[in-house]
Amino acid sequence: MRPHRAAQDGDMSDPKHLLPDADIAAAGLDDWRHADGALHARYASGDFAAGLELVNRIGESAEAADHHPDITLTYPAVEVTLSSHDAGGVTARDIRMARAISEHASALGIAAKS
Ligand SMILES: C[C@H](O)[C@H](O)[C@H]1CNC2=NC(N)=NC(=O)C2=N1
Repeated sequence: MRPHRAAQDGDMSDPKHLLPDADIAAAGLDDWRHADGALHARYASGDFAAGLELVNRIGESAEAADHHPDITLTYPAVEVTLSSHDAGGVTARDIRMARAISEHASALGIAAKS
């Protein structure tokens, strides 16, 4: 019989485990909102070149993690959506990638807008 904690830890670290809403809310992802089984953020990059730089940095992290967001790049903004396609919702992989994306935006001085 596995101790409860190990089982719980196993679930929390399982990359395919769908996270309950409460865990997503508790992750402290200030730039992001949880809706329709995914995480969403909109970054006000201000112009296309700045947005492209953010997209390039996101791309590097996504390739390194083999976990890829959906990205819309426009002149004023970058919109990002994260979900784990193989699990059909939000997992720990999405939380980790959201944090990495927020760090890239912060490093570039790009604020999130609702
Ligand atoms: C074969 C490749 O490892 C898988 O398709 C990866 C690629 N990137 C991915 N990205 C996301 N968001 N979800 C996935 O399930 C996923 N799977």
